[in-house]
Amino acid sequence: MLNKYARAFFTRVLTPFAALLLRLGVSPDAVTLIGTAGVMAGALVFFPMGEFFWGTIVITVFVFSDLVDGNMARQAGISSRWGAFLDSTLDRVADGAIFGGFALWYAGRGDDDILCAVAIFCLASGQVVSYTKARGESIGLPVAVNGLVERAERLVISLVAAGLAGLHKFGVPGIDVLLPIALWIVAVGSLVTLIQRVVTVRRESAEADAAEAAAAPAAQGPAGALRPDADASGRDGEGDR
Ligand SMILES: CCCCCCCC/C=C\CCCCCCCC(=O)OC[C@H](COP(=O)(O)O[C@@H]1[C@H](O)[C@H](OP(=O)(O)O)[C@@H](O)[C@H](O)[C@H]1O)OC(=O)CCCCCCC/C=C\CCCCCCCC
Ligand SMILES: Nc1ccn([C@@H]2O[C@H](COP(=O)(O)O)[C@@H](O)[C@H]2O)c(=O)n1
Ligand SMILES: [Mg+2]
Ligand SMILES: [Mg+2]
Repeated sequence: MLNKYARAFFTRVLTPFAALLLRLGVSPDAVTLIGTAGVMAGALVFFPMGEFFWGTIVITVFVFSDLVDGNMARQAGISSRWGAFLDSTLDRVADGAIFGGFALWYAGRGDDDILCAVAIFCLASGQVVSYTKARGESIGLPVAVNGLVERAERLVISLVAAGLAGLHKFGVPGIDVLLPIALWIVAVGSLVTLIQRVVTVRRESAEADAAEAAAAPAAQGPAGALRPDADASGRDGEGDR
């Protein structure tokens, strides 16, 4: 939802900044890399110490690089497959650091095994949610569903809650309860999203297999038949197991 509605707004706001970086000779890849390093530092230095306000401030400054890098690449006309790969791969690293930071806090001084497990669940389910789309698309399916809680929602829900929860250290009473609430919401939302995407891939793959079988029943005799785990290009998928 945010990806659909908020992206256009942030594209307008960030375009002049992206243009400035290009004029300064900065590359989109450098922005991707520095942004990820900043998010990791904010999450893994501040969150395990319980410094949620400052951690969120640092992360927020750097996380928007994920909208700037693509904007720069498009403005300069240098969008590339490598850039798309780097962007998506480092998204996973940044997400791992954010939810890993929460888990480290609860495993340590936050001292709450259940919330530590919920944070780990958010981390793992978020990665799997993204993987479903990447793998579905790699086997030639449209994966025409985004689902309830995409990456932008995972980040906004958890970071807004973490930033506000961090105000507890400045004397705001009771506000620290927001972080556990947000983690539970992200956990349940990610599970729902995972189910939505798996159901979609299941339906789309059945439809694609049926269409393929109807189109070329004779061409795919026993010798030429694709193995069930073959991808769209006919490779048998051995390499990625
Ligand atoms: C006194 C109060 C103190 C509080 C301080 C805290 C304030 C700030 C708090 C939070 C700010 C959070 C900002 C989060 C911004 C997230 C931006 C972002 O990076 O979004 C990424 C997203 C996806 O980009 P990609 O297309 O590059 O990534 C794809 C995606 O990862 C796919 O994953 P999947 O969805 O499938 O799981 C992958 O499949 C794919 O491979 C990958 O390429 O970009 C967008 O979605 C664009 C929209 C961004 C919308 C940002 C909205 C920010 C809204 C509010 C922020 C300000 C809130 C301030 C609140 C203050 C509270 C007091
Ligand atoms: N270093 C990069 C980063 C991104 N791209 C291109 O932008 C697309 C992602 O756009 P976002 O607005 O979500 O950042 C990505 O698919 C690439 O096409 C790039 O080329 N180099
Ligand atoms: Mg990006
Ligand atoms: Mg990204």
